[in-house]
Amino acid sequence: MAIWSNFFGKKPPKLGQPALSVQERVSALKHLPPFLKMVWQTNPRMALVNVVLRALRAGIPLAILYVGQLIIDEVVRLTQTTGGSTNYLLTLVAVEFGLAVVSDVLNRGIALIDGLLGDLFANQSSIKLMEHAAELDLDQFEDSAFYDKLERARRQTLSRTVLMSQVLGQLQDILTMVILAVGLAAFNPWLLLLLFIAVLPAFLGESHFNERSYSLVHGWTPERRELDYLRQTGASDDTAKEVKIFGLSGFLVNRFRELSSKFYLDNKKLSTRRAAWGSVFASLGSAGYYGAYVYLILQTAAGVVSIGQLTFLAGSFMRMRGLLEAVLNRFTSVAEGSLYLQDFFDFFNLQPRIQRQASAPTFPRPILHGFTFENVGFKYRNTEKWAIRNLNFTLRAGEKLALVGENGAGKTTLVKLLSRLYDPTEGRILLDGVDLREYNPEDLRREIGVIFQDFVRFQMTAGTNIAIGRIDEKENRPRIESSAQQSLADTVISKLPEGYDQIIGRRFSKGVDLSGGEWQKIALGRAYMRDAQLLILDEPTAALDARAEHEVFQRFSELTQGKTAVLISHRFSTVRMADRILVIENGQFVEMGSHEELIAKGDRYAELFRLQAKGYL
Ligand SMILES: Nc1ncnc2c1ncn2[C@@H]1O[C@H](COP(=O)(O)OP(=O)(O)OP(=O)(O)O)[C@@H](O)[C@H]1O
Repeated sequence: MAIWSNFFGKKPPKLGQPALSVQERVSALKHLPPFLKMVWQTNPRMALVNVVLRALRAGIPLAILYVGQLIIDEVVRLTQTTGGSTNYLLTLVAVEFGLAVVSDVLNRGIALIDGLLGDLFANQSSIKLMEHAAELDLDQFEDSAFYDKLERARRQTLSRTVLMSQVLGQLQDILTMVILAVGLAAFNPWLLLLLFIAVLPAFLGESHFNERSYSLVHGWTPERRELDYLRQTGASDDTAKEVKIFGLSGFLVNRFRELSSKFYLDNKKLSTRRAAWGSVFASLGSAGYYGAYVYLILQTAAGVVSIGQLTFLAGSFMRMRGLLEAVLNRFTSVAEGSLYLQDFFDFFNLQPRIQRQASAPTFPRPILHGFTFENVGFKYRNTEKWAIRNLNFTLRAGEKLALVGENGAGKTTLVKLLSRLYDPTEGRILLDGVDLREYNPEDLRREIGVIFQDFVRFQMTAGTNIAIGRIDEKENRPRIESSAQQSLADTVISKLPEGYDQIIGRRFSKGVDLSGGEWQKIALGRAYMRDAQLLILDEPTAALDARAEHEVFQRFSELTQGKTAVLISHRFSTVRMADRILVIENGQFVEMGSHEELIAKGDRYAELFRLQAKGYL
């Protein structure tokens, strides 16, 4: 929906829109502990090694600076005395060299573990994301706000890995700073205060711009989804045919150009301002450093501190400044990253309404009476119109019921309610006298086989495409072959160069594409893979020629003797095979009966039947 409303000119948010408050950003930091817990759970051993290496690394700068002070003081001492031994000096240099080597090795180790842990974490969070998405209700997928959340949670996979390194780096730098600060404060605590004042503006500036940047990116989520959609539509095998025939490329490219350049310009404005202010703040930091430097030089000239101490203190100050700046700046990007975590956790907090219940009744096998619709009404999310209303009828156990109605009458909606992809907005559906909502959804879905008109063309082998009907039987070749025979897919598969192992669809190399009707025969095979008590064919035969459709349904009737089935077809030659026919119009019950009864009644069905017989439908 968002996509089309944007096509019709809804304006994306501008920079001036209210940014997030400091409070919101600080409160987003509460996501860090659960986040770190997730990182830890990814691989506790690697996480522990990472923490230990970083703790060791944090102490190295002070050690190097201190050894540096000793070296310089020793050099000064040697220049003032004649014939002194250089052994101590060389030992100090060797120690500093050793520290430098250890530091390099630790850096490499940290980078390695960060990378590996980051990869593991990214993989695991993607898996969790897919698993959680699979648990959600269908109508949640039809909500554009949900899609935006999913999109942000998905897009941030890489950034979450970066965030992990940032948080760990932050802890490491803070530890280094504490160690250095002890040395600096022991000499003169005012130096620490000066340092803090010098870097504060840079911190405030960074946090302000990060907040803006988050608002910009966040506010643009629907448009960025639209950009992805345009990119995909403009260059994909699914759309190439119509894009060419209707000459849509210019239209799509223009829309892409218009949107992407708006985003680019907004972003450019922000980045430029950020860079300009960044230079001003950096100069303030340098001023602080040179202030402290002048003070130290004067103290050295006055003989209060040694030259070695001067290098130690100036080095500590410089290092602290760098660290403090890095920590404060990183703090703002960590806060920003935490805001994105909000999306991530929000997504995981979404709960499906259709859920498993511990006290659910056992699913009847066999179904004794059937499904009874009691005053059922249903509205799709965010719509006012009733797709189905006041529906009262019984689908009897073992009968074949055909649904007839014009486009948009509500046939597919009825099927979705039967299979509990949605629950009725009003009224209820009973199965053998028990509300469908009381059964566990998995039990119900196991007992129902539905092939929709828009079934998925999985870009996988022909065998897998049939096995999809019961994926735990994917290795059961005889079962797959027998299902293929029943749905007439075997005639299609026998012509494929690699038979059941042939990849179908054009997406992958070696893939062979099929005609619409051939795809349908394969998809129909899925229905026969199941040992379901209720089979529903929602017009999956529309691309078959009339003879093939007749043959498919004839077989279907024979092979599903005694099973309950719902058939949807616009062809009356097929419809008349059903035991009873339910005619619906605008989501409402019109009439129900066998073909003969409805013809004899001479009402709506009879009229539609006559129209088709004359070739008007
Ligand atoms: N996901 C959806 N969100 C909002 N409205 C929907 C959705 N799916 C269907 N509708 C609306 O619900 C009504 C019934 O649609 P449904 O798909 O059940 O019709 P149908 O009888 O199966 O039509 P067809 O013969 O064209 O397949 C239509 O008005 C349709 O526009």
